[in-house]
Amino acid sequence: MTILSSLGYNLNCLKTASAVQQDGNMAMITKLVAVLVCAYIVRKILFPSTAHLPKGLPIIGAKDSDWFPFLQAAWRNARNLRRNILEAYANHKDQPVILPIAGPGGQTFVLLPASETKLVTEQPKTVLSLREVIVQGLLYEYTISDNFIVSNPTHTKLITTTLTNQVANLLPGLANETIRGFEKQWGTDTESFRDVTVWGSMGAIVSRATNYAFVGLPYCRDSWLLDAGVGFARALPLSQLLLSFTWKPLRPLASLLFTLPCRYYENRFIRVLVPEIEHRLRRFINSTSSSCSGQSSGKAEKKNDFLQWCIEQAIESGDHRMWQPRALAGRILLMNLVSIHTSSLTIVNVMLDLALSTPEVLEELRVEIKQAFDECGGAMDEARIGVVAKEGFTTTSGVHIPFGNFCAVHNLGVVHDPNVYEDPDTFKPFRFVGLRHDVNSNDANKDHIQRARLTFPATGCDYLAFGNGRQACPGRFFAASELKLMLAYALIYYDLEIMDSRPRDRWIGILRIPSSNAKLRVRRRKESVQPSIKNGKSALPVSHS
Ligand code: HEM
Repeated sequence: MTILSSLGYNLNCLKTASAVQQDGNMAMITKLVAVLVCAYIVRKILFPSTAHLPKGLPIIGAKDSDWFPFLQAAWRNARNLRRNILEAYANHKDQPVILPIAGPGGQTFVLLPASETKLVTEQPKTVLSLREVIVQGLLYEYTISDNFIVSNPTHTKLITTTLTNQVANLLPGLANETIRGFEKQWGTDTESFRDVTVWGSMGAIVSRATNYAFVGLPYCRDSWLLDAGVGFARALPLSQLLLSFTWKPLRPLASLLFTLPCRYYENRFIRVLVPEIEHRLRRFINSTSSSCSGQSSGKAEKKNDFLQWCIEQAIESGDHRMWQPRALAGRILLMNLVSIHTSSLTIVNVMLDLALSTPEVLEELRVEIKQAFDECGGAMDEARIGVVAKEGFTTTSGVHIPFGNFCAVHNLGVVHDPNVYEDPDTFKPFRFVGLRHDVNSNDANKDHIQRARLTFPATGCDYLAFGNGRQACPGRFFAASELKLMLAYALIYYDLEIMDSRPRDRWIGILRIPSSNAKLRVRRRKESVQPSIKNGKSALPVSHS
């Protein structure tokens, strides 16, 4: 018994000893992995690989006395990007420079002088790819769960082929959602002013109106779905940042943890839409089979929104992966990702600028909106970037930029250049109106084209809000209509209290973001005509220019 006990005891001891040893080994391995990961991060930060960069170009933000020029420049540029980019524009007029930036969306860019913009924006995707910037920059491989939709971005084509053509048909519904959105966010009290958060309220209205075009009613009013779309767009840059600091071979494993918030919002978004997609797929198949057999397909009205076009495109493709409900819902989520933040950012800036202008400016805009309303009979119908391809890319000045580099051209410098825009640092709400009036060459056709080049969705080397050339933003015509609609409604139906100063914008990596706490003081106008919505049509004025 004693022997057995002692044997047992010894065995226990042995077990315990081996457990202790195993724990010790595990702790050692964990420590080793932690040290390796830290060493990798430190090495990546201190000694970023510059082998693939063109040699001999100035590094923006670096100083002669720097020990780690890339690291120190990236840090300085992250803190003072605006100033450093403007300096680069002024001091390196004809020379490419290297621009390292730390932080979200930060990369090392080869920043080309403005004289190269035309050449850059004329390049096909096979030479300079904007898509690769998005896919690699946002680490879609990990942050988007369905890589089939990433490698087959057929939804982007639908924006140019269908969404742009359908804008006029979508406008009444967009107006309806805009009106309801404003009433919910800015209220209907005509007596007193109230504070509204610009980001929060504009983001909610943009998201609701945009999703009217993407998924229709009632989903564009489903706050669970809309918040998931916005939440996903916010979670993605954080996941990307954490993963970009992770050693590549460890990324598949690390992504399981770092992309959890993305997965949460993605699943939430997809779960809401999947039943609707299944329903539409069934209806589509039934209607096709009954039209083949000569029977009537019933009275169900066919939806006219982005989801419906995606479904039809998927079935026409004959590829079963295209019409998987999760893939279709994933495409709509990607559309939310590219459209909501860009549009919200634009209208937030416009509102803040207007609130800093004068009551006369607001009144002049109201007159213009009302004129447009009368004309249509009272009814309403920084830098741009690319990734260099295998053969590399050679600038006009002869600098060869090898494969894989991130290439950018000046935007901020151009719009603040007095040789390009008169009095560039003053907010002039009618700047482009004036430029359009000045066009007069006695050739009506030429003038018409020239004036069209000065409208909001136009693109050009001196106006890169939507990029330029072959890879310019395909959603810009839709965005222009949607945002003008919002602006017109806000001005006609609300008073804006003029502000003394604008809250400081924040720079996050390459993004300049208006303060999330910025507030406007708004009050519903008494004298404004109440919006009349009959059969989904609104009496809100909108011009198509
Ligand atoms: C005011 C709002 C918007 C702004 C300022 C904006 C701006 C841009 C810019 C600058 C680019 C990159 C182009 C380049 O660098 O050459 C881009 C790409 C893109 N935009 Fe927009 N955008 C806006 C709204 C939208 C909307 C509403 C949609 C969808 C309906 C959209 C869809 C896209 C897509 C799909 C791409 C990527 C194109 C590609 O992969 O080749 N955008 N946008």
